[in-house]
Amino acid sequence: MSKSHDFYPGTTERICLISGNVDAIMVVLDFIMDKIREKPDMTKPIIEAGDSKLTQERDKQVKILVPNSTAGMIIGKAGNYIKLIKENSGSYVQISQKAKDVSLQERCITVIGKVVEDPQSGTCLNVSYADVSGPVANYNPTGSPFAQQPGAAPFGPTTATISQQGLVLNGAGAASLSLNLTAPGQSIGGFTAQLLDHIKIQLRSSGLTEAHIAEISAALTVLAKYGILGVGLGIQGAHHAGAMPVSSYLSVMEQAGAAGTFGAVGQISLGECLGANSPTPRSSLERYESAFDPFRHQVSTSAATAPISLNNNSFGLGTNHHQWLHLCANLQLNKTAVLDNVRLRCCALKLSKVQHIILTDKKKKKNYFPLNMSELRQRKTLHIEAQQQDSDPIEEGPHAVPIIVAGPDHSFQLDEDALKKVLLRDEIKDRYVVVISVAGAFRHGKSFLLDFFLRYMNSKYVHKQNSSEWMGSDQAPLDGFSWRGGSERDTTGILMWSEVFLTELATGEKVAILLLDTQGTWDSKSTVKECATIFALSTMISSVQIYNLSTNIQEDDLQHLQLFTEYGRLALADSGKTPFQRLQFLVRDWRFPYEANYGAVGGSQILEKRLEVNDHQHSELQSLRKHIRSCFSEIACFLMPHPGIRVATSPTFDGRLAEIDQEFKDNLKVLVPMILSPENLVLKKINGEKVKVRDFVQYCKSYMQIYEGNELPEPKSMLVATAEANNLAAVADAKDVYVQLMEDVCGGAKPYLKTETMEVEHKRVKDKAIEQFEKKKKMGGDEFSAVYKEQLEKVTLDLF
Ligand SMILES: Nc1nc2c(ncn2[C@@H]2O[C@H](COP(=O)(O)OP(=O)(O)OP(=O)(O)O)[C@@H](O)[C@H]2O)c(=O)[nH]1
Repeated sequence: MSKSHDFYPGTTERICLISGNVDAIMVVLDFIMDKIREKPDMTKPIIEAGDSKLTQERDKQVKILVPNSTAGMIIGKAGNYIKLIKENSGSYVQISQKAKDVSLQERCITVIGKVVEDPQSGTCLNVSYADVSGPVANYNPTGSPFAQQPGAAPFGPTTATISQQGLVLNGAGAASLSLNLTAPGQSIGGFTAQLLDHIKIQLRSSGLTEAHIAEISAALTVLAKYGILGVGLGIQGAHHAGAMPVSSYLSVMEQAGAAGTFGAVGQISLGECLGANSPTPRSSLERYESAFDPFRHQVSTSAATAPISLNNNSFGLGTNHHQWLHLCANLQLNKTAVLDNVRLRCCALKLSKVQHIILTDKKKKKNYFPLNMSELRQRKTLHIEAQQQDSDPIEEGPHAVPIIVAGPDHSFQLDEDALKKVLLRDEIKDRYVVVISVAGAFRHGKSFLLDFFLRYMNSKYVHKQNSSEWMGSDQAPLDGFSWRGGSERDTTGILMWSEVFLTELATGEKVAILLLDTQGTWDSKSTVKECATIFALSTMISSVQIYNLSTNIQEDDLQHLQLFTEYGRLALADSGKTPFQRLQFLVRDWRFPYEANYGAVGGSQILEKRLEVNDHQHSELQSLRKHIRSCFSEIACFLMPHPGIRVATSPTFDGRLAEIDQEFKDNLKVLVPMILSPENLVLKKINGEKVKVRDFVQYCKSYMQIYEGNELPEPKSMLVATAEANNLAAVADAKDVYVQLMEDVCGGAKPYLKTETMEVEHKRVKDKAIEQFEKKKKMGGDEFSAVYKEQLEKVTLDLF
């Protein structure tokens, strides 16, 4: 597959080379056509068919690159053959113009019909045309001859750049977006919304995934909503009311000789981005530094003026330079909410540099922006260097990774890449997994608690200390998962700590411990479905669900467990195994220690009362209680005291122990090891079987599929999803057996074996793998598993 920006000259289409026999190629082609149908290209050019102009329907076309000589055979003498094809099939066949002045060996045909086999077809193997820039044809089927017109702007329809007017999308004269630093608080207008649709199309055609497009759109919406990103028409003076042209706050210098789609287009001088041309010009960094960096040690005007080069190789959010633009804009306005949102979006896009900077600054609070411009510049240099070596974002220290990401339309998506990046590392993927998730109502100190979990984990599993001093020093601010005061919800989606903690249990089992923070439920911004989805996912994927409650366990807290108990009953009936492991109620700010003491003992007294079944209760309440008990292997409750007035109400509280009530700290010292010490770790089990890290990824995928729709899934679908992942895990195990045994037969150091011997061995080893698959207890019944057995047979055959 050609790279995401490497299009066939003159088009916005990427090249996919399919090799194999005809049947195999047709299968792949069908698959690709399905994908094209699923996500049609919205940038349909018009084609001329006879007299009428038709919009191209991409999903009804097959485009094939053929060697020039094959094109000749299709056209035939004086166009006879192509005419015949058209007449006989009634289809439209179009062949791109022959490239002039460039050595392009292929032409693109859009064909529905039979092509005579060309002996030279094997020469058409290009999947990259990045270096071709001459006149060829295809974008306009009727003959626009240029991939890139001489003298035209170097960016194609998929690019964005910064011009004097702002962020110009789709080339000069088209709609543009500009950073608007003057009018915070303006609401996003209909025009902006329409433009976002336009941008989405551009992003789509530039090869970004739908998930990323959703994230970028959401980020733009947020920025536009806060009036940071204005909308203009790409012509001088036509900006969003009140918006200043970008040149008034960012110094954009056109770079002479800039050319090529991937080339630099100009430079930004952050030193001058402070309003050199603005109506109220500031000297050097005054705006940033005085407003946001009161603790800076050094002001370096000269350092600040070093420019950053700009690429135009994608829409800005994909490049680090634009990340900086957004960051500057946000900080300029000191919009904490925007920062949080952008941070989240950046996390989702894995723009870790921005994420890191915002997180760092957010945590330290005093340093809202990088300390000074020389540090800023240093970081940028580092990043640019790293980018040149590797397109992956720089690895930061441990951080929260959004694995389930909230979309703009109240939906959630699994960031499978992010999940895999954290989990599918060799030292982790085959370990059994312990998943600790904290869920519950918003603004109740979930992330705050998790940050103490992190302190314990670091002390115990990273530094291997057995010290009771794991809580750290009195004056250290608390960091890790993002937490903050205020009434607005902080966390969205589900975040996983990027550092997976490893240990070995007394049984000798090697385990990996994952920590998850979840979006607070029942806030005013989330829909019921959103809240239920997060809570459900957290319950389904964790081995320890910490159900964080405020002041008491109330009836509605129990009601929220209803969905799982129903699923649990089905799972129980299917496998006879308890579906969930530990449910840990955690009551914060417990106010009645005279009734039940703080801690686990008091908690268990209260829990017994709340889960008590008696004849006076309505039968529904009775059955809920019974089912909660039967669905979890262990249910416990812990009563936490109030942490003190500073923790709960002070806007300047930064988590330091010195300001937390002693009683809270004492109980924390009991609670945290009670959940995280090696002897208390609870392995994730499904169908009574321990789940490995790699299988956990599969479970997340299967669950996410059923939670993607508009409706909450029925418990039955949850069961099917679990059974699916469970069977897939069995396939993966059996596949391992096959690979291992075949390695023993014909691995690297083994002598050459005859084909017949290999076939015999393959059959023997495949039978072993199937035996392994059948031996494993699986959910869903025999008929359900038969499909996966077939899948296994196919996998082994493919491997063979
Ligand atoms: N009253 C009280 N406040 C707490 C407690 N623990 C932390 N806080 C404060 O609660 C506020 C919210 O903390 P977070 O950890 O961000 O809460 P959260 O539940 O993760 O919030 P969302 O992500 O919005 O769901 C902060 O101001 C904390 O200082 C507690 O036990 N009791």
